[in-house]
Amino acid sequence: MSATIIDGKAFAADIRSRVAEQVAALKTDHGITPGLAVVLVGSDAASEVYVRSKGRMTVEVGMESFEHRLPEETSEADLLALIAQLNADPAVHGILVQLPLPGHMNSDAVINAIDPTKDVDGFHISNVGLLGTGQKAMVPCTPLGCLMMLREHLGDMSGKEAIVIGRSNIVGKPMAHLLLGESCTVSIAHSRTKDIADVVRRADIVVAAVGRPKMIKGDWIKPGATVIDVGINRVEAEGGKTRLVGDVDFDAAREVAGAITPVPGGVGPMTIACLLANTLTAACRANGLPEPEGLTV
Ligand SMILES: NC(=O)C1=CN([C@@H]2O[C@H](COP(=O)(O)OP(=O)(O)OC[C@H]3O[C@@H](n4cnc5c(N)ncnc54)[C@H](OP(=O)(O)O)[C@@H]3O)[C@@H](O)[C@H]2O)C=CC1
Ligand SMILES: Nc1nc(=O)c2c([nH]1)NC[C@@H]1CN(c3ccc(C(=O)N[C@@H](CCC(=O)O)C(=O)O)cc3)C=[N+]21
Ligand SMILES: [Mg+2]
Repeated sequence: MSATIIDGKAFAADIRSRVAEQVAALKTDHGITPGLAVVLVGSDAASEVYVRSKGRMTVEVGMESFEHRLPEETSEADLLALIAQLNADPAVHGILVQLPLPGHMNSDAVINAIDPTKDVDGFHISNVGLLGTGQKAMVPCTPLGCLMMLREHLGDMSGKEAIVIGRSNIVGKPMAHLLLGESCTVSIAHSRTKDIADVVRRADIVVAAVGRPKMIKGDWIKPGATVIDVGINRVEAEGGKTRLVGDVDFDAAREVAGAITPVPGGVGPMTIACLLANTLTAACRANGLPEPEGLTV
């Protein structure tokens, strides 16, 4: 039996159209246009692609997009000065500083300089603390998108065994918190995990966020499990071209899983849709308005 393919691209388009509707209502009813500032330091080719598509989709849903491209050699002090300016700008409701930052910067210091109410990535320590204690937070976009797909596909997840592979601050750890919030029994695997195949074989829910092409093999997947593939890996393809593959061996896993997200067209588009949803939420909160429904956890 072949798995259901979870169509992140279509789901994301649906979220963006709901965001667009509510943005239009904010404008007509309150004269507010949500604004998202994206800061890119240096010129990483992959980051350029994401920043361009974020900017395009921000405008498509009726929000204002502010892009700040700074040279690689920008000092941390200059970046902090830009963040202070964006924090103080009432037209900016969301701030995203594209990671990774150049090596000479202290990423923690930079992220923690963002006004937590404008931290649409949910990376500021106060948002991490709120999420970790089950309080209302700005939830990181990639884990939020994964959770939305899981809820849509599975409904109630309580008591299910979930494995998150990867423990980064931007994906693995917040994903594990969200799954705990759904009352899953959560394990987190990482590079020091012994016998990872064995741990994965017990799981009803597998979230792979490793950054290693096709590392998760088909015969590691429990029959019927739901597999969310966060990995974005660019690999060589025929004719000197490149293509994107996930962390899961998709062709093998789809023969065993109950449902699986593809790469591309799975988690990636959901991440951007959730970024726009978070920006709308931030704009509502900043103006003391009720939060949009169905777009937060
Ligand atoms: N679709 C989307 O929207 C997004 C996709 N991504 C993609 O998701 C992937 C993960 O991103 P990110 O979390 O930032 O990555 P990081 O590199 O920050 O973290 C990778 C994690 O995987 C673990 N790991 C590495 N090798 C192994 C291994 N052989 N076995 C088990 N665990 C291993 C690491 O363990 P340890 O901690 O021990 O080093 C680490 O915890 C990447 O492909 C990235 O491009 C990221 C963000 C958004
Ligand atoms: N502060 C910060 N926040 C982030 O959320 C953040 C970041 N830094 N740094 C980099 C990672 C990566 N990331 C992706 C977003 C969308 C796609 C995406 O839309 N992917 C498409 C394909 C895009 C393509 O073709 O290259 C897909 O999977 O279908 C991928 C990856 C966000 N990240
Ligand atoms: Mg990382």
